[in-house]
Amino acid sequence: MSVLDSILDGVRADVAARTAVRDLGAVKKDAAAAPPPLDAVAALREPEGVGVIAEVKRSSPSKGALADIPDPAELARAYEESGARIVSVLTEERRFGGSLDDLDAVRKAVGVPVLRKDFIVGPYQIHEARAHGADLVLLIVAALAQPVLASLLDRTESLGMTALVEVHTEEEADRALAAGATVIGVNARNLATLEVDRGVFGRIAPGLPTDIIKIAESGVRSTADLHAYAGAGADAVLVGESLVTSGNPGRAVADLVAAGTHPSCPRPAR
Ligand SMILES: O=C(O)c1ccccc1NCC(=O)[C@H](O)[C@H](O)COP(=O)(O)O
Repeated sequence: MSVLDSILDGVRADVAARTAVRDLGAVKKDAAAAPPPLDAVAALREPEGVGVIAEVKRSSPSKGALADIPDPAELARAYEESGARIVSVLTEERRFGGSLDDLDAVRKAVGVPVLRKDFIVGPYQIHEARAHGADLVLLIVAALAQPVLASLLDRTESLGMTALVEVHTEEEADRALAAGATVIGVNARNLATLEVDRGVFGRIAPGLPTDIIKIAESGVRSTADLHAYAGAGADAVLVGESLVTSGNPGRAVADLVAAGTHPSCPRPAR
Protein backbone atom coordinates (compact mmCIF):
# COMPACT_ATOMS: atom_id res chain seq x y z
CA MET A 1 0.00 0.00 0.00
CA SER A 2 1.37 3.46 -0.88
CA VAL A 3 1.90 6.18 1.74
CA LEU A 4 -1.00 8.13 0.24
CA ASP A 5 -3.32 5.11 0.40
CA SER A 6 -2.49 4.50 4.02
CA ILE A 7 -3.06 8.19 4.90
CA LEU A 8 -6.42 8.05 3.08
CA ASP A 9 -7.50 4.95 5.03
CA GLY A 10 -6.86 6.76 8.31
CA VAL A 11 -8.63 9.90 7.10
CA ARG A 12 -11.74 7.92 6.08
CA ALA A 13 -11.89 6.32 9.53
CA ASP A 14 -11.48 9.71 11.24
CA VAL A 15 -14.17 11.34 9.08
CA ALA A 16 -16.55 8.46 9.88
CA ALA A 17 -15.88 8.93 13.60
CA ARG A 18 -16.53 12.69 13.43
CA THR A 19 -19.67 12.14 11.35
CA ALA A 20 -21.01 9.84 14.07
CA VAL A 21 -20.63 12.70 16.58
CA ARG A 22 -21.85 15.53 14.34
CA ASP A 23 -23.65 14.62 11.13
CA LEU A 24 -23.39 16.30 7.72
CA GLY A 25 -26.60 18.28 8.22
CA ALA A 26 -25.30 19.82 11.44
CA VAL A 27 -21.91 20.64 9.89
CA LYS A 28 -23.66 22.25 6.90
CA LYS A 29 -25.52 24.51 9.33
CA ASP A 30 -22.24 25.41 11.07
CA ALA A 31 -20.73 26.27 7.68
CA ALA A 32 -23.69 28.43 6.72
CA ALA A 33 -23.33 30.35 10.00
CA ALA A 34 -19.60 31.03 9.55
CA PRO A 35 -18.37 34.48 8.44
CA PRO A 36 -18.02 34.63 4.64
CA PRO A 37 -14.80 33.33 3.06
CA LEU A 38 -11.97 35.68 2.09
CA ASP A 39 -10.96 36.09 -1.55
CA ALA A 40 -7.93 33.83 -1.89
CA VAL A 41 -7.68 34.34 -5.65
CA ALA A 42 -7.27 38.09 -5.14
CA ALA A 43 -4.53 37.41 -2.58
CA LEU A 44 -2.75 35.12 -5.03
CA ARG A 45 -3.10 37.58 -7.90
CA GLU A 46 -1.51 40.45 -5.97
CA PRO A 47 0.78 42.16 -8.46
CA GLU A 48 3.92 42.17 -6.32
CA GLY A 49 5.90 39.17 -7.49
CA VAL A 50 5.74 35.60 -6.28
CA GLY A 51 3.58 35.01 -3.20
CA VAL A 52 4.39 32.88 -0.18
CA ILE A 53 1.92 30.41 1.33
CA ALA A 54 3.31 29.54 4.75
CA GLU A 55 2.36 26.26 6.39
CA VAL A 56 1.73 25.25 10.00
CA LYS A 57 3.32 21.77 9.90
CA ARG A 58 4.18 19.81 13.04
CA SER A 59 5.33 16.54 11.51
CA SER A 60 5.28 14.61 8.26
CA PRO A 61 5.41 11.04 7.01
CA SER A 62 8.72 11.77 5.31
CA LYS A 63 10.55 13.41 8.22
CA GLY A 64 8.62 12.53 11.40
CA ALA A 65 8.46 15.27 14.06
CA LEU A 66 9.47 18.66 12.66
CA ALA A 67 8.52 21.25 15.26
CA ASP A 68 6.59 21.47 18.53
CA ILE A 69 4.37 24.46 17.63
CA PRO A 70 2.71 24.89 21.05
CA ASP A 71 0.91 28.00 19.78
CA PRO A 72 -0.15 27.78 16.10
CA ALA A 73 -1.82 31.20 16.36
CA GLU A 74 1.48 32.83 17.28
CA LEU A 75 3.23 31.08 14.38
CA ALA A 76 0.49 32.13 11.95
CA ARG A 77 0.69 35.76 13.15
CA ALA A 78 4.45 35.71 12.54
CA TYR A 79 3.81 34.38 9.03
CA GLU A 80 1.24 37.10 8.31
CA GLU A 81 3.38 39.91 9.76
CA SER A 82 6.25 38.72 7.57
CA GLY A 83 4.17 38.98 4.41
CA ALA A 84 2.68 35.52 3.81
CA ARG A 85 -0.31 35.90 1.52
CA ILE A 86 -2.03 32.75 2.78
CA VAL A 87 -1.53 30.54 5.83
CA SER A 88 -1.84 26.79 5.27
CA VAL A 89 -2.87 24.62 8.21
CA LEU A 90 -2.39 20.86 8.10
CA THR A 91 -5.39 19.40 9.90
CA GLU A 92 -4.65 15.68 9.36
CA GLU A 93 -4.01 14.18 12.80
CA ARG A 94 -2.38 10.75 12.47
CA ARG A 95 0.62 11.53 10.28
CA PHE A 96 0.93 15.32 10.49
CA GLY A 97 -0.12 16.01 14.10
CA GLY A 98 -2.59 18.67 12.95
CA SER A 99 -6.18 19.31 14.01
CA LEU A 100 -9.27 21.40 13.45
CA ASP A 101 -8.31 23.16 16.71
CA ASP A 102 -5.18 24.39 14.91
CA LEU A 103 -7.38 25.68 12.08
CA ASP A 104 -9.65 27.48 14.57
CA ALA A 105 -6.69 29.08 16.33
CA VAL A 106 -5.10 30.26 13.08
CA ARG A 107 -8.40 31.54 11.69
CA LYS A 108 -8.87 33.72 14.78
CA ALA A 109 -5.27 34.97 14.65
CA VAL A 110 -4.85 36.18 11.05
CA GLY A 111 -6.64 38.35 8.50
CA VAL A 112 -5.18 36.67 5.40
CA PRO A 113 -6.92 33.71 3.74
CA VAL A 114 -6.45 30.32 5.41
CA LEU A 115 -6.03 27.00 3.60
CA ARG A 116 -7.27 23.79 5.18
CA LYS A 117 -4.56 21.35 4.11
CA ASP A 118 -5.87 17.84 4.48
CA PHE A 119 -6.69 14.74 2.49
CA ILE A 120 -10.24 15.49 1.43
CA VAL A 121 -12.22 12.39 0.55
CA GLY A 122 -15.80 13.70 0.57
CA PRO A 123 -18.16 16.64 1.04
CA TYR A 124 -18.20 16.39 4.85
CA GLN A 125 -14.66 17.78 5.13
CA ILE A 126 -15.46 20.68 2.78
CA HIS A 127 -18.39 21.89 4.89
CA GLU A 128 -16.28 21.24 7.98
CA ALA A 129 -13.47 23.39 6.55
CA ARG A 130 -15.90 26.25 5.94
CA ALA A 131 -17.45 25.82 9.39
CA HIS A 132 -13.96 26.26 10.87
CA GLY A 133 -13.28 29.39 8.81
CA ALA A 134 -11.17 28.06 5.93
CA ASP A 135 -11.10 30.08 2.71
CA LEU A 136 -9.40 27.40 0.63
CA VAL A 137 -9.27 23.62 0.65
CA LEU A 138 -6.78 21.27 -0.94
CA LEU A 139 -8.09 18.70 -3.42
CA ILE A 140 -5.48 16.08 -4.36
CA VAL A 141 -6.14 14.65 -7.81
CA ALA A 142 -4.29 11.41 -7.02
CA ALA A 143 -6.69 10.79 -4.12
CA LEU A 144 -9.96 11.30 -6.01
CA ALA A 145 -11.81 9.64 -8.89
CA GLN A 146 -12.63 12.16 -11.63
CA PRO A 147 -16.38 12.56 -10.93
CA VAL A 148 -15.66 12.99 -7.21
CA LEU A 149 -12.95 15.58 -7.92
CA ALA A 150 -15.33 17.57 -10.17
CA SER A 151 -18.13 17.42 -7.65
CA LEU A 152 -15.92 18.42 -4.67
CA LEU A 153 -14.52 21.33 -6.69
CA ASP A 154 -18.04 22.43 -7.49
CA ARG A 155 -19.09 22.15 -3.84
CA THR A 156 -16.04 24.12 -2.69
CA GLU A 157 -16.86 26.96 -5.07
CA SER A 158 -20.56 26.86 -4.22
CA LEU A 159 -19.55 27.63 -0.62
CA GLY A 160 -17.52 30.62 -1.86
CA MET A 161 -14.17 28.97 -1.17
CA THR A 162 -11.24 28.38 -3.48
CA ALA A 163 -9.95 24.90 -4.33
CA LEU A 164 -6.21 24.41 -4.59
CA VAL A 165 -6.12 21.37 -6.87
CA GLU A 166 -2.90 19.42 -6.43
CA VAL A 167 -1.18 17.46 -9.20
CA HIS A 168 2.13 15.66 -9.62
CA THR A 169 1.96 14.43 -13.24
CA GLU A 170 0.85 15.79 -16.63
CA GLU A 171 -2.08 13.35 -16.63
CA GLU A 172 -3.23 14.68 -13.24
CA ALA A 173 -2.87 18.25 -14.56
CA ASP A 174 -5.17 17.35 -17.47
CA ARG A 175 -7.66 15.92 -14.96
CA ALA A 176 -7.49 19.07 -12.83
CA LEU A 177 -8.21 21.24 -15.87
CA ALA A 178 -11.04 18.95 -17.02
CA ALA A 179 -12.61 19.25 -13.57
CA GLY A 180 -12.55 23.06 -13.86
CA ALA A 181 -9.63 23.92 -11.55
CA THR A 182 -8.47 27.54 -11.68
CA VAL A 183 -5.77 27.26 -9.00
CA ILE A 184 -3.39 24.35 -9.53
CA GLY A 185 -0.61 23.29 -7.17
CA VAL A 186 2.18 21.18 -8.59
CA ASN A 187 3.60 19.14 -5.74
CA ALA A 188 7.29 18.27 -6.04
CA ARG A 189 6.64 15.46 -3.56
CA ASN A 190 5.42 12.17 -4.96
CA LEU A 191 2.79 11.17 -2.40
CA ALA A 192 3.22 7.47 -3.15
CA THR A 193 7.00 7.38 -2.64
CA LEU A 194 7.67 10.69 -0.77
CA GLU A 195 10.48 11.46 -3.21
CA VAL A 196 10.89 15.23 -3.79
CA ASP A 197 11.79 16.39 -7.31
CA ARG A 198 11.68 20.18 -7.75
CA GLY A 199 11.94 19.70 -11.52
CA VAL A 200 8.34 18.47 -11.67
CA PHE A 201 6.97 22.04 -11.53
CA GLY A 202 9.09 23.12 -14.52
CA ARG A 203 7.88 20.13 -16.53
CA ILE A 204 4.15 20.67 -15.84
CA ALA A 205 3.48 24.38 -15.18
CA PRO A 206 4.53 25.75 -18.59
CA GLY A 207 1.86 23.53 -20.19
CA LEU A 208 -0.95 25.01 -18.09
CA PRO A 209 -3.08 27.85 -19.52
CA THR A 210 -1.79 31.33 -18.57
CA ASP A 211 -4.97 32.22 -16.68
CA ILE A 212 -4.46 29.33 -14.23
CA ILE A 213 -2.87 30.36 -10.92
CA LYS A 214 0.16 28.13 -10.46
CA ILE A 215 1.47 27.17 -7.05
CA ALA A 216 4.77 25.35 -6.54
CA GLU A 217 4.37 23.03 -3.54
CA SER A 218 7.08 21.40 -1.41
CA GLY A 219 10.83 21.37 -1.36
CA VAL A 220 11.45 25.12 -0.97
CA ARG A 221 14.52 25.26 1.24
CA SER A 222 16.05 28.59 0.12
CA THR A 223 15.43 31.81 -1.79
CA ALA A 224 17.25 30.15 -4.72
CA ASP A 225 14.51 27.49 -4.82
CA LEU A 226 11.86 30.24 -4.89
CA HIS A 227 13.70 31.96 -7.76
CA ALA A 228 13.88 28.69 -9.68
CA TYR A 229 10.14 28.10 -9.24
CA ALA A 230 9.46 31.72 -10.25
CA GLY A 231 11.52 31.22 -13.41
CA ALA A 232 9.32 28.24 -14.28
CA GLY A 233 6.15 30.34 -13.87
CA ALA A 234 5.06 30.05 -10.23
CA ASP A 235 2.60 32.63 -8.92
CA ALA A 236 3.28 31.44 -5.38
CA VAL A 237 5.22 28.84 -3.43
CA LEU A 238 3.82 26.71 -0.59
CA VAL A 239 6.40 26.14 2.13
CA GLY A 240 6.26 24.11 5.34
CA GLU A 241 9.26 22.19 6.61
CA SER A 242 11.99 24.78 6.01
CA LEU A 243 9.96 27.43 7.88
CA VAL A 244 9.05 25.43 10.97
CA THR A 245 12.57 24.01 11.33
CA SER A 246 14.34 27.33 10.69
CA GLY A 247 14.48 28.54 14.29
CA ASN A 248 12.93 31.84 13.16
CA PRO A 249 9.90 31.14 10.95
CA GLY A 250 8.90 34.81 10.66
CA ARG A 251 12.36 35.74 9.42
CA ALA A 252 12.36 32.78 7.03
CA VAL A 253 9.05 33.94 5.51
CA ALA A 254 10.30 37.54 5.30
CA ASP A 255 13.39 36.36 3.39
CA LEU A 256 11.23 34.44 0.88
CA VAL A 257 8.81 37.35 0.50
CA ALA A 258 11.73 39.74 -0.13
CA ALA A 259 13.16 37.34 -2.73
CA GLY A 260 9.77 36.95 -4.40
CA THR A 261 9.23 40.69 -4.70
CA HIS A 262 12.81 41.64 -5.62
CA PRO A 263 13.15 43.15 -9.13
CA SER A 264 15.53 40.30 -10.07
CA CYS A 265 12.81 37.69 -9.40
CA PRO A 266 11.14 36.42 -12.59
CA ARG A 267 7.53 37.62 -12.82
CA PRO A 268 4.63 35.22 -13.39
CA ALA A 269 3.24 35.49 -16.96
CA ARG A 270 -0.42 36.59 -16.89
O1 LIG B 1 5.33 16.28 3.85
C1 LIG B 1 5.20 15.05 3.66
O2 LIG B 1 6.04 14.21 4.02
C2 LIG B 1 3.97 14.52 2.98
C3 LIG B 1 3.83 13.15 2.83
C4 LIG B 1 2.70 12.62 2.24
C5 LIG B 1 1.70 13.45 1.79
C6 LIG B 1 1.83 14.83 1.92
C7 LIG B 1 2.95 15.37 2.51
N1 LIG B 1 3.09 16.72 2.68
C8 LIG B 1 2.06 17.66 2.41
C9 LIG B 1 2.55 18.78 1.62
O3 LIG B 1 2.10 18.92 0.51
C10 LIG B 1 3.58 19.69 2.20
O4 LIG B 1 3.33 19.84 3.56
C11 LIG B 1 3.65 21.07 1.58
O5 LIG B 1 3.68 21.05 0.20
C12 LIG B 1 4.93 21.77 2.11
O6 LIG B 1 6.06 21.00 1.74
P1 LIG B 1 7.46 21.23 2.44
O7 LIG B 1 7.81 22.69 2.30
O8 LIG B 1 8.43 20.37 1.69
O9 LIG B 1 7.30 20.87 3.88
